[in-house]
Amino acid sequence: MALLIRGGTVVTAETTVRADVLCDGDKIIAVGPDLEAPAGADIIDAGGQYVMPGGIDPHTHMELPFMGTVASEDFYTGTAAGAAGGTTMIIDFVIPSPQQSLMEAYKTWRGWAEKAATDYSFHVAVTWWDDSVARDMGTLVQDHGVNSFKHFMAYKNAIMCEDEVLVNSFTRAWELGALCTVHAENGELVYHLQKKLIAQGITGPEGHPLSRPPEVEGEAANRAIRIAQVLGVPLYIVHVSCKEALEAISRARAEGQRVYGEVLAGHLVVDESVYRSTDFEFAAAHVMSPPFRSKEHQSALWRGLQSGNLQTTATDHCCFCAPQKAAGRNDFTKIPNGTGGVEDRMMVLWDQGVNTGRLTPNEFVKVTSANTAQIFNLYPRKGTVAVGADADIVVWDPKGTKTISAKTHHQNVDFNIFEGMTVTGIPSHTIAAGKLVYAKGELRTVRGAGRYVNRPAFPSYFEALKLVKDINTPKPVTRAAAAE
Ligand SMILES: NC(=O)NCCC(=O)O
Ligand SMILES: [Zn+2]
Ligand SMILES: [Zn+2]
Repeated sequence: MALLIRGGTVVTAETTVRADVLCDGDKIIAVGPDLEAPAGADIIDAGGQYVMPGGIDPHTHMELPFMGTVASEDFYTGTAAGAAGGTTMIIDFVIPSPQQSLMEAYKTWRGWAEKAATDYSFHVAVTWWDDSVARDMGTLVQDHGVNSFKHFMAYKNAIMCEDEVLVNSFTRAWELGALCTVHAENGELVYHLQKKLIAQGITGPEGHPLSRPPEVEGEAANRAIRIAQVLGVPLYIVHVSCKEALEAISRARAEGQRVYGEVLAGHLVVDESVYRSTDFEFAAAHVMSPPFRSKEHQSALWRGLQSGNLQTTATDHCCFCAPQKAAGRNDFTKIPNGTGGVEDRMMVLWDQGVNTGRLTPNEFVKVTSANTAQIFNLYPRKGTVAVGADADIVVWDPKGTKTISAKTHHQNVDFNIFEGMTVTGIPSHTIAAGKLVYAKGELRTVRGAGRYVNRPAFPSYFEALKLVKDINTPKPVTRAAAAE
C-alpha cells in the first residue's frame, strides 16, 4: 500500500528541501514537489513539520541476561518504544558467555529478536579467544551480515577481554572487513577500586562512580586506540562519557587514525549528582557504566559532537526495574548496570541539541541516523530520505512538546532517567518499512514486523585504510651478499 507524506520539509544529512515523499511497499519511491497520491494511498499531512530518516540506535541491549538477571525490555516492547520516539532501527548486541560458541549465541539472539516491531541488526561480542572464535567470526561476517564485533574492556571475571583477545580479534576482524568496537573501561582498576570502596564501608550507589573514575575510561580508550593504531585497523568506541576518552579519540583523529566515538543521550544531560541521592531506588536506577559524569564532562561531550570527533548518538538501552536493582542494596557492585532511553533519545537530542543551537537539523540527522548508517555500512539503505532507501521515516513536529515520564512512556521499565524533562520537538508520525507504526500518540506497531538487516563487510573506509597500510608496509633492506 502506498503512503504519501505531503507538505513537509525533508531534512537529510546534506540538504533541507520542501518536498513530498512517496513510499510504496517498504521503499521510498519518489521525493519531490507536489507528488500525486496513487489511488488508495494513505496520506500524512506534514505541513509545518520536518521529514527525516528514522533514528538508528546503534547500542541497545534488549532482554539481555546480565549480572544475574535479564533486562526487562524485550525486542518487541523495546523496538515499539523506539518507534514511539522516532527510532526505526536498533543495532543490539549478541554477547556470548566466555567459552560459548559465537554462532550458538548469535542463533539464540536471532530467536529472541524475531518479535521485534522494527528493523534490527547485531554486533557480536568477542569475550574469549580460540580458533573456533576466529572461524565463527568468519561465518558471521560472510554468511550472516555481521560487520562489527564488540569487546568489553570492563566486567572482570565475566565478559572482560584481556589485551591478547583484543589483538587477536582486531586482527581477525580486519581480515574480514569488520569494525571493532570497545567498551572502554580498565576492568582491573574498576575491580580494585570496587573492593577498596566496599572495604571502606562505601556500599551504596555512590560507590559506583567512585569505582569508575574518568581516568579508568581514558586509559582503556587510549589503550584500545593505540592497539588499533599499531594494527592499522579502524575502531569504534561506544558510550564515550568523559573528557579523557574524548581527548584520546580527538588526538587519534587529528593524527589521521580512523577512530569513531559514540555518545549516549543520558551522558549528555544527566549528571553524577544522582548517585548521591539518599533515595536508594533513585540512585540505583542510574547505575550504568560508564557512570554519569560532571557537567564539565557533559559540555565536553557536546563539543565532541559539534566538532565531529564524536559521530553517533545511542542509548545503551538496558533496562532493569527497581526489584532487579535491589539486588545491590547492600553492595553497589551487585546493582545490575544499565539504564533506558530508546524512546527518548531523539527528543532529548533535538531539545538539547537543535533548540540550543548546538546542532542544525542536518547535523541532528547525522548524529541520530546517517553517521551510524555510514559507519556500519547501512547507507544509503538507511540513514537518508531518498529514492530507493528503506521507508523508515520520522515526521517531526518542531513545536510539539511533551514531558518525559515513566508514567507515560512505552518502555517496559519503571524508571526514566529523563523524568520530568519537558522537550520541544517530538515525532508526530513514525513510518517503519513503509508502515505507519506511530501516529500522534498512538502506537500501531506489529509484533514480529521488524526484519533482520544484513550489513555487508568492508565499508568504504577499509579501502582507504588498506591504501595507507600498503604505502607504509615496511620493506626489507637489500644488501650486497657478503664476500666469501
Ligand atoms: N552500560 C551498562 O551499564 N550496561 C549494559 C552493558 C554495557 O554496555 O556495558
Ligand atoms: Zn558498555
Ligand atoms: Zn551497552
